[in-house]
Parts: sequence; structure tokens; C-alpha cells
Amino acid sequence: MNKATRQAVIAGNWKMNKTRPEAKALIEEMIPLVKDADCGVIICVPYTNLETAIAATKGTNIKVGAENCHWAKSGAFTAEVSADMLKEVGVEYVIIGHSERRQYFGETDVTVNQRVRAALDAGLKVILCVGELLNEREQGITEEICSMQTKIALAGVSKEEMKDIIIAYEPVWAIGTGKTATADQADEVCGAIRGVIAKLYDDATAQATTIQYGGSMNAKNADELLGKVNVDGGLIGGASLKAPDFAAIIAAASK
Ligand SMILES: O=C[C@H](O)COP(=O)(O)O
Repeated sequence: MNKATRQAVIAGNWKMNKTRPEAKALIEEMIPLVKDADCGVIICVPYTNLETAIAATKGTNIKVGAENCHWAKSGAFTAEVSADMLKEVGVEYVIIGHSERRQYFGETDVTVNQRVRAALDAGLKVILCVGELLNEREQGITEEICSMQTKIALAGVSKEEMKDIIIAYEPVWAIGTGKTATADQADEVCGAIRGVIAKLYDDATAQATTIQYGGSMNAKNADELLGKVNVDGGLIGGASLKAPDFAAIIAAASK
């Protein structure tokens, strides 16, 4: 399997945006624009929008994901949501390890791994985020950081379970800043992550794993980024909040 046979996946990460009526309107605008996509289409939305998004996307090619889940099945964890709760609502995907969770909410590689485990056990598919800080890139340790984050997050994940894992390479310095990694930088790190998967599992698993780029991807730069051999799609923040922009990225991934 190679780039030609791996399915590109474009996932929107709405972050903390959209009330329920706004979510419904955005999805309704999006549906006709993305219905002919030749790639996977996912929208990851705030917890309060999950039921709205699931109802609004029923019978369409848009899958719904959450933006995080807790590692425990239940218990005294105020404000957290379990993977089983998401599954029961009808969620298919969950983002885990987003840099904003790591940066602002104390998420560590170990808790990312625990959340990945809980998600897989509940039958959810995971979009696992890894990526370096600006000072780590400047120190020349980008691949080391991404490799370490990937290895720890996937500890205890079997080869068979890798079919339910998408990896999103998101350089932290490129998120929401308008600074995009160059297509070559994105390709290089996505390729290095693929190398880690090959070492952890085998080459076939590495070649079959979808590895996205995320960080200021938009309608203008999507073509170049998605044209790279190791970039199998995108995790899109800001541009996923505007239906025409999100649709343009999906069109670029469908070429
Ligand atoms: O999860 C998405 C990423 O954080 C990228 O966000 P952005 O496209 O707004 O830079």
C-alpha cells in the first residue's frame, strides 16, 4: 500500500466554536459541497454539538468525532467525558493529544496513551496528534519529539488496532498562527512518523496508516501539502469553520 491506495482523510477540528444552531447551519451548508468527496470527511465538534452533528450528518458522507475523551470508564472526574459515553451517543472518532490539550490542560504523553487505550476499548477511532514546539524545531529535535510522542501514545496498541488510528502531525508553531509548515517540512516529519510505525509494527502497517498534516492548512496551500507522498490529509482548525474553505480543502484531497 502507498499514497495511491491510502485513503486521504480531511478532518475538521471545530475546537470551542459554534452553538447548536450555528453547528446545524454550518453542517447543512457543508453537506452539498462535500458530498462527492473522494476522501474521508470528519468533523470533530464540541461535546454540546455531538448529537446535533450526528443527526444533521445522518445519511451523508460526513463522519462525526469528539475532541477528547477521558481514560476511565466512569467516576469522579468532574467535567470529563468517557469514551463509552461518546460511543453511546453515536460518535465514531475522537481527537486525542491535541497540542492545546497538552499546552493548556496538562495533557502528557502518558495520559494521551491512556486516553488512546480507552477510546480503542470503547470502539472509537482515534485521531492522535503529535507535534513539536517552535523551540524544539529550532533545536533540531523535531523528529525526536514526534517519534517519542508517537511511541508513548501507541504503547499497548496492537498491530490490528492500528487500522483505527489516524496520526495528525501538527507543528505547534503552525497552529492558528497562519504560519504553515512548508510542504517539504510536513512531508519530512510525516515520513519520519511513518518510519516509527514501521519500526513499532511493520512496513505494511506503516504504509497503511493515514498520517495527516495540521497547522494553518487552507484552501490556498492544501494542494501543495496534500500532494506530498507522506501527507494523507489534514486536521483543519480555522478553515473548517467556513463551509466553502473546508470544501476546497476536501476537493484538493480528492484529486
Ligand atoms: O486541530 C487543528 C489544528 O490545531 C490546526 O488548527 P488551524 O488550522 O486553525 O491552524
